[in-house]
Amino acid sequence: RPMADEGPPLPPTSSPTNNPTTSHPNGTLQQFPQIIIIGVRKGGTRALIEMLSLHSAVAAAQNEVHFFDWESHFEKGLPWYLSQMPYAFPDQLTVEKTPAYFTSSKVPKRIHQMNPDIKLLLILRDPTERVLSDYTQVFYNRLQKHKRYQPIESVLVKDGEINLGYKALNRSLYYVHMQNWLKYFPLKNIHVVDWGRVDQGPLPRDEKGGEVLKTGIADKRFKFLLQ
Ligand SMILES: Nc1ncnc2c1ncn2[C@@H]1O[C@H](COP(=O)(O)OS(=O)(=O)O)[C@@H](OP(=O)(O)O)[C@H]1O
Repeated sequence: RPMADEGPPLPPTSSPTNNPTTSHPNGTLQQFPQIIIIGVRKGGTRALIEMLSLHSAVAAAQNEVHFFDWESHFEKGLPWYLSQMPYAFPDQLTVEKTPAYFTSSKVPKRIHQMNPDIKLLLILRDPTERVLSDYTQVFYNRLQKHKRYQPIESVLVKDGEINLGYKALNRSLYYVHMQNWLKYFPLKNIHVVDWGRVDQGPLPRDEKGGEVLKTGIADKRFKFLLQ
């Protein structure tokens, strides 16, 4: 595994292991995620986590937690992160998704400090389509709030060059962001999902007609989660 350099310590916390601390009378407890969907924004991450949560072995966090990328959350420490996790049975896998993690340069090191063996799911989409989807979301948000917006042509190009400073475009530079992750995690811990395949229609079915993801994580795209 590539060695991570020493960095500032994590904020005050309990032991950064997978030891659950909060239990519920029905036998469920909150545990740190064994799987994080790290991106990409507009890559179909909501569909992916919803699909995974259909499986009885998976407990998914409802909201994007933004623990590793937002300082105001990170400063609260791992106990706060744990408190954001869903109640799960001990044999369930906990998963959270925060697509902004993929493009935030400080995140890989922080996740590695918490758990160097964690499994990361990254759903990628055609980078050009992703930029358009990203722009469209921001466009409609601004429109609803009666804020000014810029036409896409004016943000994509600056001084006759592709504008790499435009955030939505920068997020599609997968190669650049991937370099940060590979400093801390081996490729075998980063499972890349192809957006085109998630979007290919109904989920595969087993011989009894049940959705494969409901009857077992038999779909080879997700087998790695159980290894
Ligand atoms: N089942 C399925 N498979 C693949 N893609 C799907 C699926 N369902 C939704 N979508 C499309 O995913 C886009 C939203 O992506 P995210 O959920 O990652 O968005 S976000 O970053 O959390 O805002 C968004 O893309 P655009 O419509 O192009 O904006 C959704 O339409």
